Amino acid sequence: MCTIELLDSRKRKKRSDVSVHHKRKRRLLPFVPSSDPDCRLQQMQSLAHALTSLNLEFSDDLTYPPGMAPRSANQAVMEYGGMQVLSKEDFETLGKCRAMAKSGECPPLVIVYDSCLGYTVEADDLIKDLTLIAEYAGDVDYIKNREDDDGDSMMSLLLTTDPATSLVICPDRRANIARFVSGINNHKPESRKKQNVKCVRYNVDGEVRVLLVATRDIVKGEKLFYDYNGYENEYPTHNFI
Ligand SMILES: C[S@@+](CC[C@H](N)C(=O)[O-])C[C@H]1O[C@@H](n2cnc3c(N)ncnc32)[C@H](O)[C@@H]1O
Repeated sequence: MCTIELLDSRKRKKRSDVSVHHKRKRRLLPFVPSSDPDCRLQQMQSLAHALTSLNLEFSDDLTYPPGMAPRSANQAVMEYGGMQVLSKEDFETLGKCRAMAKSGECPPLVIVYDSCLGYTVEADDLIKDLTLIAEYAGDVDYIKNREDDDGDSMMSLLLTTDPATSLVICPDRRANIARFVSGINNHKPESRKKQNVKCVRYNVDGEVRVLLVATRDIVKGEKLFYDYNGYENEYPTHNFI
């Protein structure tokens, strides 16, 4: 499980009786939208174009259509091994990001078509380390209903001990920018250097949510990459570049 923590390096009085590591949690930062409204419009247009070309509807939320898993199935306490809880401060950051996105102040990201990778996501301004970039959105379904699904964008949501209660996010009808972020090649050690985003699952008010977070500063024009196999080793990346 990914924990974003930093050893507190402030000097302390030396104690000889016991060794204590004081850990300070690092807070997520809200994304900073591009200041130029024309840039923001172009960013949104690039997403609209990519979604339309794949016949997808825009949604920034987890959705629970009839016939799939109900919202009541998304219970973080059912996660095998437990799940980290989003802190109060990070919860506020998530709320701030959602409010900004709703009012048209989108994250500074643009979708760029690449002849090898298909649609990709690039930073359109500097994105600082630990910035909350996006929440993974789409329809929520039981893993057992998707065992023969060859979709390339499914994301683990809840991993219990049973596929009948485990959940996946399926951005095959509704999606946001998160489904366009590229993946690293898990078989090439040098590919790890490209990784600039981490996908982290959190218990948010009792439900599991999946967040994409910057793992270092990302400069304008840099493509976003994360590890598609962060939780389960099921995504084939042998042919990834
Ligand atoms: C979640 S989708 C990402 C968006 C996708 N590029 C598109 O055009 O819709 C995952 C798919 O993108 C492509 N992809 C992602 N990262 C890649 C990489 N590093 N090299 C090659 N293809 C990649 C693969 O086709 C993969 O199955």
